Amino acid sequence: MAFLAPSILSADLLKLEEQIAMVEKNGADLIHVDVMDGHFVPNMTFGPSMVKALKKITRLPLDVHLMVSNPMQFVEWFAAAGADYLTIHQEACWHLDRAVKRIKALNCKAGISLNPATPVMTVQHLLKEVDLVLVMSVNPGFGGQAFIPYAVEKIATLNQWRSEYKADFLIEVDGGIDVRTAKQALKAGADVLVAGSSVFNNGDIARACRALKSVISTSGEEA
Ligand SMILES: O=C(CO)[C@@H](O)[C@H](O)COP(=O)(O)O
Ligand SMILES: [Co+2]
Repeated sequence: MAFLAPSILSADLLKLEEQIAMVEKNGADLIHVDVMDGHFVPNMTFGPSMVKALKKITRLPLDVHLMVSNPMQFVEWFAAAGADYLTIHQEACWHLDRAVKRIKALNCKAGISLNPATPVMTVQHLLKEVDLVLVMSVNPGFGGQAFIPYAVEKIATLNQWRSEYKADFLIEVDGGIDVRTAKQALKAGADVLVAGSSVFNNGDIARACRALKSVISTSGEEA
């Protein structure tokens, strides 16, 4: 059964504790934290202090998505702050193999994220090493963008390679996920759905979470 990871990028930061409690109560499995540095992506968001604060208000694992130019400069800080999953971008890291080993040595689950135009073969040799591969289905930097359809093909390829290589990483999809696109991603083999605006910006957070969880459970029955 797949997991739901609401992204707090689209939450109301003045009501963060309340909104996290709401998603937690309505089926969220992870909390997705988008870290942006204004260099790798044209936006700025949260740092380790946010992760540390979140750790105090939720029992859910924190899924930290590092959209920063020099991720290895920061992994220690995010691990110490309480990140459970630490995902770095393939495009931002020259020594991916070393980076994955370092993140695991910090007792975090290691993830690699791929921008929409980055081919999945760039992480092929690390599939037995990583805990998660994040397929970006929008260009990173902002919430509320439209799902890029060719991400589905990338998910399907990763799903196929996972069986062929007997690997056991999670496939996460991030960007433009709503009830319609969630179905496509799940059918292709996604295990973690990140959803920001469709959860926090549609007026009823509880209902939005339950709708996505229902798509997840239905797709589990069909599989
Ligand atoms: O990493 C990112 C954006 O770069 C995401 O995690 C967004 O938060 C997804 O937002 P929606 O597309 O679901 O609104
Ligand atoms: Co993200």
